[in-house]
Amino acid sequence: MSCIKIKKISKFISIAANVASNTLPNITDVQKTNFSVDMNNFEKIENWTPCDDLIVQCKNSNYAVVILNTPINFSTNQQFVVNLWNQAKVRVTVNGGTQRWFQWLKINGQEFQEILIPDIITGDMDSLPNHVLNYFQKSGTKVIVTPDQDETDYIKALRELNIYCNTENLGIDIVYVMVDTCGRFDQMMANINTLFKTKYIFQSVKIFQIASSSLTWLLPKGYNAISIPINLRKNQEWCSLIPIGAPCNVISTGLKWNLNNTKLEFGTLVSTSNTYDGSAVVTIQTDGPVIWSMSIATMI
Ligand SMILES: Cc1ncc(C[n+]2csc(CCOP(=O)(O)OP(=O)(O)O)c2C)c(N)n1
Ligand SMILES: O=c1ccn([C@@H]2O[C@H](COP(=O)(O)O)[C@@H](O)[C@H]2O)c(=O)[nH]1
Repeated sequence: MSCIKIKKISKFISIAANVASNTLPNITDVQKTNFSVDMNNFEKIENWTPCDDLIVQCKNSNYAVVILNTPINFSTNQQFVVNLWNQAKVRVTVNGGTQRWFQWLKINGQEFQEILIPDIITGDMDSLPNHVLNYFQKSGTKVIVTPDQDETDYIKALRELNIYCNTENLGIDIVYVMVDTCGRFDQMMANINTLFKTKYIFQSVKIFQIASSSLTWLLPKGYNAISIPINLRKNQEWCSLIPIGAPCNVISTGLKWNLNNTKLEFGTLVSTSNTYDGSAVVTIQTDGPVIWSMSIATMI
């Protein structure tokens, strides 16, 4: 290995060491490397702290919550769901997601007075019973019909959410989308596609797909630092890097099976069932967008 290459690797290791000492790095800490991963155009580190935000719930109240048409499986922690919902700046239910929410409130015996109504209901309305739509509409929810059949109700809902926030002057910086896995593989893929498309809707809003046992989002090309709560590290919960869409080259720290300028690609390597090495922060350097999904089973 050439001397230059060793120098560059040690620069990255020193960034990783800073990160491992629990503090999320500043851009000034970043040293550029020159692996076959071309990091030269990276301008900043993207810091990700969604677990911290969710644990200290609503520490960040500048978020919106969106409920899609999938089961709401948080039966072990109803209060978590109620808090996430009530303390959001904007609440959206999408088409059949409105019915899911209505049912969830009924099953969990929540007093409807305690629960804020959705600010908006969007969708093509093909899977929303009229009595549920009427119930919320009469209570003051804004209904926005999005009939276009070339896009999913999910992406259309995010577009309407953005318009609503701009019109009402509501600054948000996070959207938590409640979407659990269910039988429809096509919908799961479409939901991932939505994560890729949101950059055309929001400028600097982070989108997290939250399920009862997992949290999923898209890491952009560049340096990413993800804060990992201690119980997830202690319990050796799973985490994963999934190169949906295109291959990417990744350098990581903080994982049990780290990637050392390794190509992730369907047909060769996809990093599933990975876990943590105990570091408070996982760093991911990637030359292309990559899906990060992690267990939050013991967090909520
Ligand atoms: C090439 C192509 N394939 C498929 C479709 C059909 N299509 C894509 S998104 C969409 C709307 C889906 O609505 P959504 O509420 O997200 O899902 P649903 O539960 O109604 O299937 C439809 C019909 C299309 N317009 N173009
Ligand atoms: O099996 C499913 C069904 C739906 N979704 C998501 O919910 C929205 C709204 O669904 P509707 O069936 O139109 O009520 C849809 O756009 C998907 O994002 C899902 O994930 N899985």
